Amino acid sequence: MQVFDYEDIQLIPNKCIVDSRSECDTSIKFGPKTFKIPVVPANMQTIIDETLAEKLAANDYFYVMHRFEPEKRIDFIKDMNRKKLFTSISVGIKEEEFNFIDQLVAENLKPDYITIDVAHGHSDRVIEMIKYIKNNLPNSFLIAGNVGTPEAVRELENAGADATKVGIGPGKVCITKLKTGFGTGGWQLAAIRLCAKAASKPIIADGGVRNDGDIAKSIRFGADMVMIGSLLAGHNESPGKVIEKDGQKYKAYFGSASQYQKGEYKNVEGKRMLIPYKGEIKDTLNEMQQDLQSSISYAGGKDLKSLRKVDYVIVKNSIYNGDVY
Ligand SMILES: NC(=O)C1=CN([C@@H]2O[C@H](COP(=O)(O)OP(=O)(O)OC[C@H]3O[C@@H](n4cnc5c(N)ncnc54)[C@H](OP(=O)(O)O)[C@@H]3O)[C@@H](O)[C@H]2O)C=CC1
Ligand SMILES: Nc1nc2c(ncn2[C@@H]2O[C@H](COP(=O)(O)O)[C@@H](O)[C@H]2O)c(=O)[nH]1
Repeated sequence: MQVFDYEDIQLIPNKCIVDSRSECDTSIKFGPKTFKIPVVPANMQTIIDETLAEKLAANDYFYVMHRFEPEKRIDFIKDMNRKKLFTSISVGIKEEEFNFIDQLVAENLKPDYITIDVAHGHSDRVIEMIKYIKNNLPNSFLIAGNVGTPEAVRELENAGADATKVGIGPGKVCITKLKTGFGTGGWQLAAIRLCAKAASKPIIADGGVRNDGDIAKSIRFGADMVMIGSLLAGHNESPGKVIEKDGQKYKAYFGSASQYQKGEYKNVEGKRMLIPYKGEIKDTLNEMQQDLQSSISYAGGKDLKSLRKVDYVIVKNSIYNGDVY
């Protein structure tokens, strides 16, 4: 099997067919709605909260609300409904989460998107949850994950998932690969390619994006949407306080399976780090859009589809040569 990751690949330019990068269309239809860019902030407690979710939804960005304050989900959905904004929530797979689905049905609440968010998504319990949600809320667009193999993608799709989320252990605050020896860390882009080839429904590439160009690479290898944590952490709108250290401003970013999230040191597969404060998230999202427009122009097209066909070379670990900005 040929394995590679984001930093090992360079896409090869085609002749440009636009007069300005602004002609390039970065929009993506994903489920029932169309979004400005194929990017979704990670459903983690240091990345998204209700206020940011509202802002993103109102500005045509996709979001997935995290599941770590379960008691707030019903009010969140009602609030977004009142504001006529789309709803996108996460669930786990413990017994109380099945009861939560019952509660949604009882209150006639129908989220537009539901994401099943567990570390090891290729399991009978996840399949049971997919079937439960599809039986009870058939019109919610259901994302299931995380997985890292073609077999898992097929099995979750066959159970009824409308999209699958690919990425076991490539995240910036992830220590799964170190603690367990398993995952797609170090070859996430190749795993996306394998999974996308097996998929008959959309794929979300989740974790490991370190530069805006990695978004174009994800799409080249079959992703429809890209979930991003660290690059979208550290903003004004990111949950949590600004931390001052040695005259520099930071915000905390921690894993959903970290001790900070869990409140205890048990089955820990995540860590915490400080991210330099980056200002307003809209500026970062605008830059991502501009960079993606530029990617499309290098692909010789006018929309995201054109990225899918470009040639590439594998330049194993050589391209950065220490380049960071
Ligand atoms: N994308 C990634 O690489 C990873 C992401 N995460 C994130 O961390 C958060 C917590 O994840 P998770 O621990 O799944 O959520 P939960 O703590 O809600 O666990 C879900 C259920 O699955 C069980 N479970 C979890 N992992 C395994 C496993 N490897 N084998 C068998 N059963 C298991 C748990 O039981 P028990 O706890 O008793 O085992 C629990 O009953 C999620 O947000 C997830 O996305 C975590 C690790 C990797
Ligand atoms: N192994 C772990 N993975 C985690 C944890 N918390 C979140 N995640 C995953 O990381 C991505 C974000 O990755 P990034 O490279 O963009 O920062 C996120 O969407 C989850 O899939 C964790 O504690 N352990």
